[in-house]
Parts: sequence; C-alpha cells; structure tokens
Amino acid sequence: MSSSTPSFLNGSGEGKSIFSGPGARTSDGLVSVASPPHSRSSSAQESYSTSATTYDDLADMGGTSAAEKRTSRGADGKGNVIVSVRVRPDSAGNQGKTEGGEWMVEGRKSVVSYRGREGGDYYYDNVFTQNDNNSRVYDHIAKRLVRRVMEGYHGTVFAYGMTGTGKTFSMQGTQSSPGVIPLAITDIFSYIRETPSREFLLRVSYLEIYNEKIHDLLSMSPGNGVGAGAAQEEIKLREDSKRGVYATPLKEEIVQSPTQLLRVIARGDQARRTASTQFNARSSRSHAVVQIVVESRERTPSNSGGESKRSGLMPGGVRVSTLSLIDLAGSEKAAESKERRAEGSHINKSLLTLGTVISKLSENKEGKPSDKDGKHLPYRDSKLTRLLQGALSGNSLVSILCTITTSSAANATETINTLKFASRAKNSIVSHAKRAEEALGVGGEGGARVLLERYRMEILELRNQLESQAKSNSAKAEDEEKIRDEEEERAREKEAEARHEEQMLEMQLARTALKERIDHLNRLILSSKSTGVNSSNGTYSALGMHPRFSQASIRTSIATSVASRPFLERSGSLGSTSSTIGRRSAAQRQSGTVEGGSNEDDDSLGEFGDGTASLQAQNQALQADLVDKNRYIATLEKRLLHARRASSSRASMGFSSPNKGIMVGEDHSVSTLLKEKDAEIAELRARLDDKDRMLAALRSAARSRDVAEGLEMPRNESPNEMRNEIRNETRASLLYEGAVSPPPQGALPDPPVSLSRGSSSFRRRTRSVDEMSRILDEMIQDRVEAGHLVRGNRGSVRVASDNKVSAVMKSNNTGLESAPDGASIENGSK
Ligand SMILES: Nc1ncnc2c1ncn2[C@@H]1O[C@H](COP(=O)(O)OP(=O)(O)OP(=O)(O)O)[C@@H](O)[C@H]1O
Repeated sequence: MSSSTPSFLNGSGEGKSIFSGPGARTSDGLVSVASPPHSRSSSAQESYSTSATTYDDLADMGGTSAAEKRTSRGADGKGNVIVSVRVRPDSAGNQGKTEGGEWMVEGRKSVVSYRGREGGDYYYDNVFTQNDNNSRVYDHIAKRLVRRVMEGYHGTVFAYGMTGTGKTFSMQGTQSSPGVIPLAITDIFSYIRETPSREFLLRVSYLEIYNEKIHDLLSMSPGNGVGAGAAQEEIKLREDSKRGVYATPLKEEIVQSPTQLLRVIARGDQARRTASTQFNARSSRSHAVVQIVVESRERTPSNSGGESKRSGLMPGGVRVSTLSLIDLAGSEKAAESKERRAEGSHINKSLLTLGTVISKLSENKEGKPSDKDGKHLPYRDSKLTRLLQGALSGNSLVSILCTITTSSAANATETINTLKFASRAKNSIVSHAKRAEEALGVGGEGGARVLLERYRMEILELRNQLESQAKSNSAKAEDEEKIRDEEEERAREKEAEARHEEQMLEMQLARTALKERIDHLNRLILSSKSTGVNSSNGTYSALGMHPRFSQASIRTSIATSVASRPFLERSGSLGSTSSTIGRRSAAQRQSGTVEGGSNEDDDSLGEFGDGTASLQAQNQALQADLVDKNRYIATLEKRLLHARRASSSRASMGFSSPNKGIMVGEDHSVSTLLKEKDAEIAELRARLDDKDRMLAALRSAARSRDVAEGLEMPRNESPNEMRNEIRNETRASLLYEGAVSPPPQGALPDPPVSLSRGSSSFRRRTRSVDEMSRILDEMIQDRVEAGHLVRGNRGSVRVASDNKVSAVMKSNNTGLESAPDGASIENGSK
C-alpha cells in the first residue's frame, strides 16, 4: 500500500509567491484591499513531498521529473487531488520518528509506517511531522490551490481525522500560528493586489452541519450554541446545473479586506458547536464549511463608450469560482454521554458515507454519480457528501488533509482507518476541474448570482439616474434663472414705466405752469400796452379813452393770473400787481379831487381832474409793471434753465435706461417746448422794448403838457367840449386791453369843474398831442418794419399774431384818431 505519486500542487514551492508591496495596486473598484498583517514567504524548501502541479499552469512545473510526473498524473486528473497526512505531536512531546516504536513517520519521504498488526507503509503527497508548522502545511496543501481559485477554478480543502488530532488547529490555527483559512485569506487579497488587470468581488458564507442539519453560522448570534439555530429558517441543499449543489437560504457577506473577512469567519466560529470529548476539551461537534466566492472580471481601459471610459470597466464576462474550506467533525469510537453518542452517530454516519462515496469513486473513474454497476453514488446519504458532491465528482481541485496521532494512548485502529481513508481518496478522486467560464450578461451564472455583473448594472443605472438628475437639475436651474431674469426685467420695466409716468406728469405740470405763466404774461403785456397799440381778442381795439379801463383790465388780468397761476409764482406776481394797484391808488389820492359818490367816479375824477396826476400814475404803474415783468422774466429764465438741466439729466438717464426711446422722445418734446418758450421770451422782450419807448413818449407828452400848464383855459368853453378834447388826448396815450370792452361814450366821467383852459393853451396842448402822436406813429412804423405789426389795406395796423386780433388803429399824417363807432376797426383775422 504505497503511493509514489506526488501531490498535484507544486510541493517544491517554486510557484510564484504572492506578495504585497508598495507597487501593489489598490483597487478603486469594487474591492478595497487593505495591507495584509504580514507578508508571508511561500518557501517550502523543506517539503519532502514530490508534488506535481497539474491544472493548466504548466509553467509552474520545474525540472524534468516534474514534467514526467505531470504527464503521468495530469492525464487522468489525479494531479488535481492532493492528499496529505499531518501527525500531531503527542502530549509527551515525542517528535514523530521513534526508533523501536510502532509508528515511523518520514516526512521527507512522505511516508507513514506502522509496524503493528495490519502494518505497512502509507505514502501520500505530503506527510507533515510534528515539527511542521501551520505555515508550512498551508504552503503545501493550499497555497497553489488558492491561487488557482483566484484564477477561476473551484477548490476544496478539507481536514479529516479523529477527534483531537488537530483538524481545527490546522484549518484555523492560532493567533501566533495562523492556519489554512487565515493564510488563504491573506493570499487571496495579495493576489487581488497584484492583479491590476482584473477586478474582484468577494462574498463569504459560513455554515455547519450539525446532526444532519445545516445552520447558517453568520446568521447566529455569537455564543448561541446548540439550539440557537432553531429559530432560523431551515437551510436546504439544492442543485443547479451551473452552481452545482448549494445551500439556501444562506447569508453571504461581501468583504473588502482580509480583516473584514477574518472577522466574519471568527464570528461564525463563535457560533459553532463545540463540546468536550475524551480527546478534546473543545471538540468540534459539527462539520464547518467556509465558502468564499470569488468573482472577477477583466479590467482594461476601453476606448469605446463613455461609460466604460469613466468606470474603467470592460463590460466583459465575469468569472466565478468558489473556495471551500471545510473542518470536519472528528470521528469518535465511543462516547460517554447520550448527547455525545447521538452527535457521534451523525458524525460517524456522514464520515462513513464520505468514505463510501470515495470508495465507490475509485471504481467510477469518470466521476459520474453512479458506480460501475450503474448504481447511484450515495451522495444524498448525508448532507456532507451531498455538499461535497461537486468537489468529489471532479469539478473542483481537492486537497485533503488527514490528521493523525501516533500517541500510544490513541486508538491505532482509528489512525489506520484515517490512513486508509486518505489512501482511498488519493486513489479514487479524479478531478477534471476546469477554469470557470466567464459568464456574460445577466442570465444564468452571470445573472442574479453574479454580483459583480449586478453591481455593474446597478452602477450604470445609478450613474444614468445621476446624469439625468443632474441634467434635469441644470435645466431646472436654467428655467429658474430665466424666470428670475424675466421677473427682474418686468420689475425694471415697471419701475421705468412708473418713473416715466412721473416724469411725464412733472413735465406736464411744468408745461401747464409755463403756459399759464405765458398766458398771464401775455395778458399783462397787452394790459400794459393800454398806453399804446392794443390788440384785442380779435373783435375790438381802440384807443384807451379812460384810465379806468386800463386799471380794470389790469385788475382782471391779475385776478385771472392769480387764480390760474401755480402756487410758487403767485405771491411774487401778486405782490407786484398789488403794488401797481397800490401805486395807482396813491396817485388817485394825490389828485385830491373827489367827486360823486361811487368809487368809479372817484377814480375817474382823480384821473381827469389832474392830467399830470393821471400821466404820472400811468407812468408809475407802467414802471412798476415793467419792474414786475423784468422780475418775472428773470424768474422764467431761471425756470427754463432749470428745466433744461432737468431735461438733459433725464435724457442722460433715458439713454442708460431700457426705455431709451421713450425718454428721447420726451426730451424732444421738452426741447421743442423750450424753443417755443425762448421764442416767446424774445417776443416779450421786444414788447418790453416797445413799452420803454411808449414810456419815453408819455414822458415827452407830460413835459409838453407841463409847458402848456401856464395857460388858462377859457371859461366859456363848455365842460363837454373840454371833455372831448381830453378824451381825444387820452385816446392817444391809452390803450385798452382787447379783452375788456370799451366803455360806452356816455359813461365817460365828466371832467373836473376846476379845469379851465384858453384857446392858446388848447393849441399848445394840441401841439403836444400831435408831438406824442408823431412819436407813437414812429413807434408803430418801427414795429411794422420789425414785423410785429401789420398794416391794413385801409391804413389800419394789427399785431402780427396768429391767434389774436391785433389792435387796429388808424394813422394819418396828423396823428392817431380813434374810431368811436368802430368803423375803422379791422379784424386781424380777416
Ligand atoms: N500540530 C499541532 N501542534 C500543536 N498542538 C496541536 C497540534 N494539533 C493539535 N494540537 C492541539 O490539540 C488540541 C486538539 O486539537 P483540535 O481541536 O485541532 O483537534 P480536532 O481534530 O479539531 O478535534 P475535534 O475533531 O474534536 O474538533 C488543541 O488543543 C490543539 O491546540
């Protein structure tokens, strides 16, 4: 019973070592790899076994003998199964090979020899003595297998042996001497780190088969112990053409670092059933299965497709492989307690079934679920064999570690049974393990179970959602901005409109005020011309016959002006006109001649009672009026200047304003208005000049009359005659305002009785009147030449105004003469 065939893994340890270093890639994809606690050497220089690596990794083989071995072992797939035996040190500290004893363990030759009954030499792929530590064991039984798993093969490592012989010690190890599981985890992440061309996703599950029931160790609270899984949903084994046999429902945890994975397994260990047995104070009473599922996919930068560029993922196939690490419960010959016996019976039964299956496999080289007689292999006889069906039937790389003890206290038969089991396994199990196919799309293995693909799809979907959300957000922001702009624009327009309306109103008011002032001014000027040429509303014009009408017209004008004028100008103008009236009253008082009971009579008497006083009063009134008008013109000029400034500032505002057109238009109307006002001012000035001249003429007339004062008026002249003379004289010096109807002839007051005149004085007076008439005639001629007056076809004249009828007066060589019946009046509008 010898085995000269080497193990399937490269026992020489010449394979690539998995290491981590500064150059190792840190995955930014789905798996984040932390630095391992320590870097292990994969040296296995002291291995005595002559292993052959089969799989597809021919490069891993070294030397001619190895090639030969590969040829010899790889062809039938036996190289994919490694069987090793580990001898635990006995409690006495004996270190294996003992001369003269029943057992001899030769690690270098991978042989265990028994000298007793049924003795013989047992050869395996690896035989580890008491001196071999966990690291060495891992290197020879699992290291290469783990690597192959990372490359896409399924791999199974399990420990088989009698209770207390070191199965758990070998699989889990201790803090100072980590076993297969932690070392495999370290290597898994080292591999990921040194493989930048692929990305990985790891998920882990941990179950136990206790009394032929499956429990999920990751769903249990730590320390729950026996019965804790009672509340759990029953876990069943199912078979799938792609996945093989699997337990469901089973919790799988995605892990991203060795620490996280170790923590998950430690949690499962806490929940595992243990009890004290005869040979082990803390005996595992269940079969424990750690399954690490490795998903990987090529990770090459793609030149096509924005999505691939961004994610760095190649939407290629996903490879899924499983590493199963199994710590079997220990077989037990006899147990003292009933509970231990029940456990033992289940344990023994499952192990027996395992042995039976393996025995039958030796007769069924194809690994089919039937033996040579066509009978089905009894995988279903136990949960253990059912779960291991895939591995035992050749779909997986297999590494079996059988633990024994050569202690004299131990039952030699049990040890020999273990050795026989190991030998059968080595001879029976044939693995045709192939690299897992890369699953594409979302169907089958590449579908729901392949998280990598699922996550990729989810990432894509989320990214699309994010993009569409970002787009809609930006569109929304744009819309909001647009609405805000529109609202602002509307507010600006509204504001500008309000401002414009305000300005329009202001200008309208200013315009109205100006117009009123101009009208008033016109009226005042016409009124002041009562001493000269008058222009009426177009129907009547005559020489003023009585100063009373001039006063009345002034009074009327004042009343109109004060009533219609804007508030600011009212006081000044009123003051000036009042002063005019006041002066006139003073002149009346100076006359000292009061006749009749009525005020009108008083006025008339005052005027006519003293011709000097009348002229002086007129002079004073006109001068006061002149001063008033000058002042008013100055005020008007100031206002216009102010209006111009305001207009220019508004125009500048208008140019910067959105409603530029409106402001410019407004400015245009203002400038037109200003031009009109300028023209009116010029005209007013011209009229004032006329008035000055008239004053000069009046003064001259007054002087002439003063000369004539020395002459006595004849007593025989009737007062009526005298009155007519004075009327004629006064006609030449006064003008009535056109708006005021001239009084009827009969209404003229009688001259004062105190007046006396002689023929010589009358002549002189006639001369002086002639002189005055001449001066006025000259003035009229000047105005005609200047275009202010138009001479009628019958010798009449009228003011060259479009709206008003000019005062018409007859002129002849002898002077101005009134037309009492109005026959000489010519309507300017004709
Ligand atoms: N190679 C070894 N070197 C040192 N101590 C060991 C070795 N193998 C086993 N032991 C010790 O022997 C005891 C029993 O080992 P372990 O629990 O691993 O046995 P087991 O086969 O798992 O038993 P069971 O089947 O009852 O669970 C432990 O205290 C362990 O530390």
